[in-house]
Amino acid sequence: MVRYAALKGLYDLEKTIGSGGFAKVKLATHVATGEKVAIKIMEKTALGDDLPRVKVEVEALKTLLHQHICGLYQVIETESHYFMVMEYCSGGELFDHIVEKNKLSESDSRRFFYQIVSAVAYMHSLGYAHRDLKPENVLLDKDENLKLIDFGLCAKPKMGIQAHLYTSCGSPTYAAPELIMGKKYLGSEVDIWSMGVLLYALLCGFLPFDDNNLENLYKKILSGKYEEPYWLSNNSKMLIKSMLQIDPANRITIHELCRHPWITGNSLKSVSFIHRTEFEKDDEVLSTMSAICGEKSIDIWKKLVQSDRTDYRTATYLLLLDRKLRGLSLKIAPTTRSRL
Ligand SMILES: CN(C)C[C@H]1CC[C@H](N2C(=O)NCc3cnc4ccc(-c5cc(Cl)c(O)c(Cl)c5)cc4c32)CC1
Repeated sequence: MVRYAALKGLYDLEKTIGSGGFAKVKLATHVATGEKVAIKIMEKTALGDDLPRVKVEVEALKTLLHQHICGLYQVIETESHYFMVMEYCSGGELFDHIVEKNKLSESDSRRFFYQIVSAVAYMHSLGYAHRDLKPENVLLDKDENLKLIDFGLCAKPKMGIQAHLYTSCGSPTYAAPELIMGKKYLGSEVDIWSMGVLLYALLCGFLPFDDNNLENLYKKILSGKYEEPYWLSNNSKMLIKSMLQIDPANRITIHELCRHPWITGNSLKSVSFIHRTEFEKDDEVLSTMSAICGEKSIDIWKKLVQSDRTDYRTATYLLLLDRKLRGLSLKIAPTTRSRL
């Protein structure tokens, strides 16, 4: 087991739970609370020109606080590595969940899709586009709630979400026609297309556009033609059709999606994307921390937790808050008290 001095006494590393491109993700235990976390480990030399993506992702995750966006607890930088300590999603990838169940019922699909729309609508409201939405980047937590991950390709155009983007990125299978044609595009519109592909995968159990040969795949995407299995209801067909429009101007907008009857079901409440307010400044957790670690008053703890959003103190506060919300005891391991 490789030892990283930077994590010593703070996180106990366990098995590798996945690797993608330039990162390795390991399961770990946050020593102060005993809670499980996922640590994305990146070696700076191996990052090469992917280095900016790390900063993009960290800044995005520090800003995006939402129940269906994977939470970032701590960032540790050494001269050789970056460590991103994140919420552990024990349910694995949505992709595997769909394959396992062959396809999902309309009501199961609705429950999952509602959460995705909520997370994406929230991102867009803050000017962020994900640009790489696909089943592999949607994970399940222990309660089968969805968590969006991998914000290395997300964009926050300076001029706001309605500004045009040019970088061609993401995986072709889920990429919108305008993106694979190298045209200028709007992040919000390409996310809608990718969510259409996601919804199709949930309801059908396979992809609308798929081909091992890239040329043929492009032709299929640009044709906008896809199979409509017999089990799809008319409402599902219409919703998918409104998202998989070749011309982005004809595509449903995220606001229309939030109010779409297929998503809101019979109830009229539109998708609420109430995000977690800034840390929910929980006095009980803060007073527990100050009582156990002493020295500082609650007010000083409040400032400290707010000041550096990505240190061990914030990670401990957020993990204790999570324990409290699950009705568990608030305890801190003695060995770590001096580290807070
Ligand atoms: C590019 N992809 C293929 C890489 C794989 C790497 C392993 C992942 N993973 C599992 O496979 N199962 C278990 C598991 C549990 N908790 C996780 C928490 C966070 C992340 C995570 C979050 C962000 Cl924000 C991010 O950028 C990245 Cl790369 C990963 C992954 C988790 C995870 C899934 C994606």
